[in-house]
Amino acid sequence: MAEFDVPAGHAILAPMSLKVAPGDHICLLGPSGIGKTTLLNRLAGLERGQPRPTLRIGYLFQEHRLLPWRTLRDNLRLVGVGRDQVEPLLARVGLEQAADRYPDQLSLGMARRAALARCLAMRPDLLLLDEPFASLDPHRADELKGLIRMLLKQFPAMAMICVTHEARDAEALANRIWYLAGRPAHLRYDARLDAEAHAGLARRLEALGRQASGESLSIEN
Ligand SMILES: Nc1ncnc2c1ncn2[C@@H]1O[C@H](COP(=O)(O)OP(=O)(O)OP(=O)(O)O)[C@@H](O)[C@H]1O
Repeated sequence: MAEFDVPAGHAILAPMSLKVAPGDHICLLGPSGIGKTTLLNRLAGLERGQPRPTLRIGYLFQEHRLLPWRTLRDNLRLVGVGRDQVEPLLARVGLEQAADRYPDQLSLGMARRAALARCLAMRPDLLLLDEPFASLDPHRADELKGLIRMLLKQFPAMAMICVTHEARDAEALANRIWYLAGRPAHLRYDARLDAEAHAGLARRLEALGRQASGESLSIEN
C-alpha cells in the first residue's frame, strides 16, 4: 500500500490523501483540463520541491520521450537494461524486431509500446499511463489495450493508474475508478468495481460528466 498526499495550497488540486494498493488498476477520468495529468505528475514526484517517491514508478507520458538520436536498444541500455535483456523486454511489447530502429522510424503505436517497455525496465510498483490510447486508430488502441491487460496479468502486484476519457477503457482495464472534478480538483468518486458495478459503469461516468460540466458552466457564466 502506498499513500500519496496533495498539500493545501496546491494551484490545481484540493488537499487529498490517496491510498493505492498493489494490484489496483485505477482508471482516472474527469473533464478536460481538470487536473488529471497534474495529479499523475504529483504522484510521480515530478512537481517542484517534491521528495523522490519511495516506490518504483514507471510513467508513460503522452509523448513517448525516447531519445530520438538513439536506437531502441540504446534507449533501453541507458536506463540500465542489460545487453541480453533488450530483446526479451522488447518482445514483451511485440517489438523484438525493432531493437535497432530509431524512434522516428516507428509508428505512434510502436513508439508508445517502446516507451512502455522502458517503463517496465525499472520493474515498477506503480505504472502511470497518461492517455495511452490518444491519437491511435481504434484497431491500434485495442491492440495496446490488450497488451496492457496482458502485462497487468503478468505482473499482478504492480498497480496502475491510467488517465482516459473513455468509459470503455475503464471497462476493459480497471478494477477501481477515480473521477476528478471541481475547482480545485478533488476525487469526486473513488470506487472499486465488482461485476455489478462494471455493468453500470458507462452510465455512472456519464452522470458524473453531466454533473461536472454543469459545474463548469456555472463557473464560466
Ligand atoms: N505548463 C502549464 N502551465 C500552466 N498551466 C498549466 C500547465 N499545464 C497544465 N496547466 C493547467 O493546469 C490545469 C490542469 O491541467 P491538466 O493537464 O492536469 O488537466 P487534464 O485533466 O489532464 O486535461 P486533459 O484531459 O485535457 O488532458 C489546466 O487548467 C491547465 O490549463
